[in-house]
Amino acid sequence: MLKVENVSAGYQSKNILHDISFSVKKGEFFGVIGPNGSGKTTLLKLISRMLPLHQGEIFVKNCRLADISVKKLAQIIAVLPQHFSEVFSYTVKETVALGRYAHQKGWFQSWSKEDEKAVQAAMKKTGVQQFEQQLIQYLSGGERQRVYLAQALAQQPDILLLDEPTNHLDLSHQKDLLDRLKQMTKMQGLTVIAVFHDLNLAALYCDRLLLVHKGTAKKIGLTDEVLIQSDIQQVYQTDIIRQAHPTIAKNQMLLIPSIEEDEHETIISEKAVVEYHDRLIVLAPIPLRTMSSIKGAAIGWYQTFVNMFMNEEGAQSFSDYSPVDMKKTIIMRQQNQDRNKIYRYVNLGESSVFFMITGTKRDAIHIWIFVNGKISDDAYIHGIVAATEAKTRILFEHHLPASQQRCSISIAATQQGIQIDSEELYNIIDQHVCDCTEQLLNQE
Ligand SMILES: Nc1ncnc2c1ncn2[C@@H]1O[C@H](COP(=O)(O)OP(=O)(O)OP(=O)(O)O)[C@@H](O)[C@H]1O
Repeated sequence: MLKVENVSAGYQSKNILHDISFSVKKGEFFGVIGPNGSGKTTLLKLISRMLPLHQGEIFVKNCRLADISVKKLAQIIAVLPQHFSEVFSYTVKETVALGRYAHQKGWFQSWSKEDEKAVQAAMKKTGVQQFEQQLIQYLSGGERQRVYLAQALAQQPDILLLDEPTNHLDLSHQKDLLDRLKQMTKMQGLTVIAVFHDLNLAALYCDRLLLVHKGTAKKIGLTDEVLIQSDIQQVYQTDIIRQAHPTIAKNQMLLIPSIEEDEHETIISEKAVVEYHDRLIVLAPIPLRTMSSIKGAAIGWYQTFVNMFMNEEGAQSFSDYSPVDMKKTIIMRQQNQDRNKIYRYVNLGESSVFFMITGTKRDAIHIWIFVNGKISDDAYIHGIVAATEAKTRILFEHHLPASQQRCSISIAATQQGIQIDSEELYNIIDQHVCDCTEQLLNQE
């Protein structure tokens, strides 16, 4: 549908884009990303022929862009620019109707049924029908954005060029718009080329991405190939982290704010445990990133960790007893009042790990691991595996079948200070869960 070959161009004689080449297939949703001033808008201007090429060639539907007539080009390409030159005396419907210019025929251009249908359909798709008789000047920024998008859709183009299409839209309108465009690429073969500042939206909706850096094509490929943590950090000069989206097979890029850490580094140790007659409570001064086998907890940020030694009915009184935010609280329960427990603090130099293991031979064994340091997602998983294996080994040695023992494991890390290697953490957890479980069982 579109082929950009070795293009260099810019303003006056100065090149802003240097030797850019890529192609976009019919029905593709192609994203252009890159920092401010990298040349994304300039690229869209070249494709819509608002700016001449200094070098190279652009082909649209196998024709040289330069050879296509103005009217024909308007039938093929529609543009939603970043900024609009506002013409305030038009109503919404009149503004959208301007998109039909390229399709009107003859000297006395008349409004056909087809024009009306295209305008109505475009207004419906963008949800602006309700304001169709209003003057555009009385609309909000987001509403106006949708009107100009309707104008571009009324043009019924083969290629839609969008410069930051979501920048004025609230969350639900961002999603509606991108869902609709995606559907149009799939169902109608519309080709979308869109500039995005929001890398997460680009990851969710685009088939492929072009990463522009200082006027060059730094990377072109599938979203996961382009959104590589180190490349994005280098090009955007900022700290980010790549994380899997929780429900769909896409990655998301998360910003890490440069907020200065507390002068006093948080250390979770025995001193953080408050002992009551029927419970142990670890009160962390900050939320800890926690992976837990407790139902409903999974992965999250928790600040209060409660080990109860009582029955279910007693457990219900927890919130009256201790005024904490239950949403930030993890509770593990023992069905007895013995309060058997082992504490162990393991100093690793610049980091440390605090173990709290509770339970008896007759009841559940609960393993709490508090890491004073930063750990990666695979370290959490390694940690849960290490703790499970170590506990099972000791139960086996005590002739207690692991299957009869209810057991919960939580690993909570401060995510402050230095990074702890996942293999090192595995070994520490293996060794100390073994020792502590052994001691716990020998307490009886
Ligand atoms: N009309 C112009 N005349 C001269 N230089 C221009 C003109 N328009 C843009 N530039 C320069 O070209 C460079 C690329 O601008 P462009 O608008 O393409 O960047 P961008 O990647 O779209 O940026 P942003 O993310 O901020 O919208 C910038 O250095 C800009 O100053």
